[in-house]
Amino acid sequence: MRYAVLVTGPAGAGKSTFCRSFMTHLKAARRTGHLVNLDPAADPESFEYEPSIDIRDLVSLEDVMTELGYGPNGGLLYCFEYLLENMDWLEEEIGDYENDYLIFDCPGQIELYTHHRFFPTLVANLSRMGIRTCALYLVESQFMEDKYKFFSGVLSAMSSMVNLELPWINVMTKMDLVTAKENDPNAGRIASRKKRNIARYLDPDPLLLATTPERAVSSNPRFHSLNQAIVQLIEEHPLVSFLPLDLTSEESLETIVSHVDYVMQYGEDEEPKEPMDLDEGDFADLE
Ligand SMILES: Nc1nc2c(ncn2[C@@H]2O[C@H](COP(=O)(O)OP(=O)(O)OP(=O)(O)O)[C@@H](O)[C@H]2O)c(=O)[nH]1
Ligand SMILES: [Mg+2]
Repeated sequence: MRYAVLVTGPAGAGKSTFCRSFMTHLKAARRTGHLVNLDPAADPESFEYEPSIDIRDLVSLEDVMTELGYGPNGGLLYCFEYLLENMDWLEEEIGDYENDYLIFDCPGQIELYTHHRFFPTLVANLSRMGIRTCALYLVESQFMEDKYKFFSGVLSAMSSMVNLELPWINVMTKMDLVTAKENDPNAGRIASRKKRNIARYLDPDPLLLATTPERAVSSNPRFHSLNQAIVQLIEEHPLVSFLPLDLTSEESLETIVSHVDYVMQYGEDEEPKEPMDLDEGDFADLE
């Protein structure tokens, strides 16, 4: 069985950093992972792990911009149109890795996830090749500092989920930045308020939006009705919740990896393992 993890999300969410940590984690656990760079604009200097597959071997943004005169965003879309026409290149590159995780480091243009046909086509191809696929959608903790920004993150996660129809995990990255501020002199008070609030963000509480009339009052009343509609949408379709990721904690990364393993049913086709790590003493409490 082969597995693909698409690491997606808006620009700067920490996708490449997460892919690196994921690779390191797999290595430490003696599992094999292969990095697939799908970002035609990636800076090769920044790779800690050499990608096994690199879209820049097929087409690079730099060449498209200099040779065809595209700007950065149009150029990126051109790269993906080009990859779409050359999907057999990707299939050949994917070749026949066995029992491995392919970790796809994706670019940060969210239109690619919300309405472009590139990702649905890629997903269909992976599925035809018998590769189990799931997507992670990363949003950075800075989004929690502004409710409006946060809900736009929730809505972009939602529309990507609907566009891709894959097993899906949303991750709130850079949680170390949230906890760092607790060194503040008012730390105790802030920490407990934060803790209460963090839960309302990780499992989005639509009332966060409903209970902040200040912008709604000062602006167009239609804005208020729009908020009401969004609140209702999230209440009726609670599709999005986030797992927190703090890369300074190994445990936090492990939790994410175990969720990925679970949604992919990793190793399910292998021989059942003997529960040899349990000795009889472990059951003593049960008797
Ligand atoms: N404090 C903190 N910073 C992080 C973390 N993850 C990433 N960063 C920083 O955030 C910035 C962006 O990280 P990247 O991993 O390049 O983000 P990306 O999503 O790959 O960005 P694009 O590919 O440009 O969309 C870098 O400066 C990272 O060092 C984290 O867990 N904590
Ligand atoms: Mg990146």
